Amino acid sequence: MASKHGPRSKKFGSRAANSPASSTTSSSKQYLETSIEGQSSPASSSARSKPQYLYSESVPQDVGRSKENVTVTVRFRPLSPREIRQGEEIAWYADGDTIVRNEHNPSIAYAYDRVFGPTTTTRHVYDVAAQHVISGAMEGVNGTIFAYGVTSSGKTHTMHGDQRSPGIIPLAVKDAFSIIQETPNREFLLRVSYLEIYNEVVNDLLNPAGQNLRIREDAQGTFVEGTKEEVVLSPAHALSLIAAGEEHRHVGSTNFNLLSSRSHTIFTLTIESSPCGENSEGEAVSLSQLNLIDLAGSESSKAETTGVRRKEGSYINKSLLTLGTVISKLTDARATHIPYRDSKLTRLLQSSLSGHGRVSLICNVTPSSSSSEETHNTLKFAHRAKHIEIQAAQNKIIDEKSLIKKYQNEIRSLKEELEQLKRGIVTIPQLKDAGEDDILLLKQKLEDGKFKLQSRLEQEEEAKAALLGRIQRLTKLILVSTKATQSSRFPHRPGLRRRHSFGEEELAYLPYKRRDLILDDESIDLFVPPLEGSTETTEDTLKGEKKTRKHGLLNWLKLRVCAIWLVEIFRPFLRCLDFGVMVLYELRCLLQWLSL
Ligand SMILES: Nc1ncnc2c1ncn2[C@@H]1O[C@H](COP(=O)(O)OP(=O)(O)OP(=O)(O)O)[C@@H](O)[C@H]1O
Repeated sequence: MASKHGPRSKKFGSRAANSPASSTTSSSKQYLETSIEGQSSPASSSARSKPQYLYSESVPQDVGRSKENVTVTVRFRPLSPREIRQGEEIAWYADGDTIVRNEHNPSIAYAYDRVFGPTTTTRHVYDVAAQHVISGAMEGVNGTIFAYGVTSSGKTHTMHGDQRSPGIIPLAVKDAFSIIQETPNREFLLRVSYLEIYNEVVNDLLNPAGQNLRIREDAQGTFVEGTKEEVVLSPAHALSLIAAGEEHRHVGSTNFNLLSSRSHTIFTLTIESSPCGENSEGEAVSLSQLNLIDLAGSESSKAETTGVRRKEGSYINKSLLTLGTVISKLTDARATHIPYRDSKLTRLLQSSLSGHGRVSLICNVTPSSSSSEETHNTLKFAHRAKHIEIQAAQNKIIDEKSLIKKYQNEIRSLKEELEQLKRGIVTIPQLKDAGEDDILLLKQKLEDGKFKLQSRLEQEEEAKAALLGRIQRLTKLILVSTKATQSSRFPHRPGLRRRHSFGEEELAYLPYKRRDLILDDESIDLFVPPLEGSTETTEDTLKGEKKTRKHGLLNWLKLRVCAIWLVEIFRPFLRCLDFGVMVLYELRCLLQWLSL
């Protein structure tokens, strides 16, 4: 529990904004890094040394073009039981809502769009760092969210989460369906795919046969050939596919994480939408892709891995290094070549990073002193990423890539063909100035033609019935709101919270408690924030958890054993008691007899 952490616990939450730098959150302020020992404030450090500007909150914007920067946030996880047991100190902490500061050298500070302290819930992270990307994707703007950080820093906790704290992926899926429900004037078609990049090989997590897939390129960008895509009908349906895909993901035990992700995963939600109603024919269809990426964690030399783990680690580090290089080059105006092709990861992220769509980078860090250097590297990476400029534009497509359009076109062309057939059968040409033989010949030809057309019509009718059956089945895949049509196209949607509430069926597809740090000890309590979305306190939650544990068979057996031990211990006393009662009874009988 938090109180167990003693004096350290005050640093677990975001610090109150009372330090010199924290009061300088105006948009024109710049933060700087100096590593001079003994300096107490950025102001003094800048006076004595040449400042190296790290991040300006007022990055000059190109006013004419609607350029947005990548949203960069930093999320701290709490110290793990192992870190607490080893007596590790806090090396980095959240100073207010936007600054990360070094405990030992307060002049080292970085500013981001938002910094989340260790007690921040994933739902809050979602609302700040992800919701705008999901709502953009539902309106036709491509979106990419990725969790970056060293091994065991909390990436999978952030992206996938568990039943206690659903991650960004389940929250996004849930939100997408809620947005459909709240947009009655459009119809949607959602498809999902789930890929992993393991040792520089792309595998399909929704199709175990889809191994070592090729990355191809077309006018729209890079894509993976032969990926299985599933049309999804509900949040539970999508979550069940993710859960099935997770079964195939490469995970393994490392020194730092019992269940460490050994691959990068890319969950893609493809969203098509078109206006509903009679006048919608010919209207453009919006097509967008939402990529939710859980990166494998980089490993330091401290990892001491061998064999398979070392090989995996070197692939992971190499691809993350390439990602870092690509990001550096993207932010360097002089760079002429961006090495996207140096890794599968950067190749797949090429269109997201090169300026199309919204991007949110969530950098996960641990506050612990033993990972101080790795955390610093993550912070520098995050800082560089902030300078990438992107241009988020709505995608209007492109018939052949749209399933909705394909179905609509199929119906239209079928109807036209049928009309033509009908006209061919009933129309008899007017013959003027023709001889009797000619008329007989033409009549014969017409009869033949009519017969042929008749049989063709029958075939067409059969084909049409089959096609209509297919269209009816496909129509069911098109998602529409059950609400009455609203006037505005994408109205403001109140009640954000409501979207996050998960039903029993949906929760069943999330892991109960995803993973535990290696060597976690039950006797040492990790600070656990209360169940997200509930009003319970931590103590209530822990009590509830203890109560749940009591229901286990093991606990029942333990109770039985205790009861038996107690009976055995007290048996001699019970015998004495029994003897005493007997003596008393005999005495009472004797007294009664004497009184008679
Ligand atoms: N914000 C948090 N609050 C509470 N516990 C957390 C938080 N973030 C991470 N953890 C816990 O820390 C451990 C490691 O987290 P996680 O597995 O998500 O790390 P990771 O970065 O995905 O690691 P890897 O790269 O090795 O897969 C888990 O036990 C997880 O439950």
